Amino acid sequence: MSLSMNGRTLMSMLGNGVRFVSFRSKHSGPKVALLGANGGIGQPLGLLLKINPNIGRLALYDIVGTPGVAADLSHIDSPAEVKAFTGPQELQKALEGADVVVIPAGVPRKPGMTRDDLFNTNAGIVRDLCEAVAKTCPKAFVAIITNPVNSTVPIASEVFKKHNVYDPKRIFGVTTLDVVRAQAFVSTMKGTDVSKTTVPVIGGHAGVTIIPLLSQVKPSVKFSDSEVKPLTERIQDAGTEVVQAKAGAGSATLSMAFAGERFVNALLKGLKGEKQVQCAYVKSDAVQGVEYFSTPIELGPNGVEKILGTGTLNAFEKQLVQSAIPELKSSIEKGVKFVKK
Ligand SMILES: NC(=O)c1ccc[n+]([C@@H]2O[C@H](COP(=O)([O-])OP(=O)(O)OC[C@H]3O[C@@H](n4cnc5c(N)ncnc54)[C@H](O)[C@@H]3O)[C@@H](O)[C@H]2O)c1
Ligand SMILES: O=C(O)C[C@H](O)C(=O)O
Repeated sequence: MSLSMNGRTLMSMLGNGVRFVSFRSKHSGPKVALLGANGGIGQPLGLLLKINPNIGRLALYDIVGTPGVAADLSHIDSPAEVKAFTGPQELQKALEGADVVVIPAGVPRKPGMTRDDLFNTNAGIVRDLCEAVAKTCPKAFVAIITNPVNSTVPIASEVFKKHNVYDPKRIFGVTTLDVVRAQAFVSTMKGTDVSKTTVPVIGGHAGVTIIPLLSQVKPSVKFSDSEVKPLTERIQDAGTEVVQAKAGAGSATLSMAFAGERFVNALLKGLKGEKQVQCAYVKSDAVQGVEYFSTPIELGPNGVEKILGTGTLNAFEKQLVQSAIPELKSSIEKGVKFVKK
């Protein structure tokens, strides 16, 4: 007699003995749950995750439209098994056994709005989704894309605290798009090989809280004083540049999907024990006066293995950090209050 246990282990009873036999399931590999999978980011991110060979199962969750997206993606001849889950009654199933949960659910900006203007709608969405994550897969890495990231990460953390399953090493605000943009802009400006150009971006993910460290670009390049300020401001305002160009049709989706997949892939490699370095907005003591801050971090099997810190800042960058602190502080407090209220 044999029984199937969670699809991966076969229990066979031979005479009086019980034997457990493991086998490699057709869809072996980590499970990623994508919450907001029908959206402007969700659809292209779902595509990139479907073709990522490090993923075994991909759960697509949204309040609407996931059967169509899943049917479409499931026709791609890559290994990941794709399943659709729609509406709160299917959220738990979407999350069961997830190793990584990626959250781009929520509304995007329109011209004239700040990311904080999204708080009233998106705070509740992130809170409710994280409640389900805390109950169903509390050990999963949670990568939050939904804006305002400076507040949604503290919101997620407070929800996990409430459920006594808080592990700050497993909750990430995705700021990879800032790094991707900084690398694109710097390499275009300086004619460097974009595939080898690295630019750390620290702080948070909104306006002045986005702090590119142009003094730490690798391979090293020199910027004149007249280049540093406008380039810094362009990186800080790059999201707004896209919002204005889209003229009411939303914010960055394709570049965000690219950046989101890069970050999720780093999480998955870390999970396997291949140490990775990425910038992300996490619980951090890198800078005095704020509880959450993005710096390069080392990722590994437990999530954040090491906070690598800001490195040596020049006077201009030190000033940028000081200017970011008040806004970061108030965004963090707003998120914490929202859950505690
Ligand atoms: N972190 C970043 O760098 C970054 C970059 C770009 C966009 N964003 C943010 O990502 C979010 C999504 O942007 P978008 O362009 O994909 O928006 P969108 O409106 O195109 O898609 C959002 C999706 O979320 C879904 N959704 C809404 N409520 C939900 C819920 N309770 N549960 C599950 N799904 C739900 C919607 O049905 C929709 O499919 C926005 O908040 C935007 O500001 C962040
Ligand atoms: O700018 C936005 O509102 C979306 C996102 O945060 C971005 O940086 O593109």
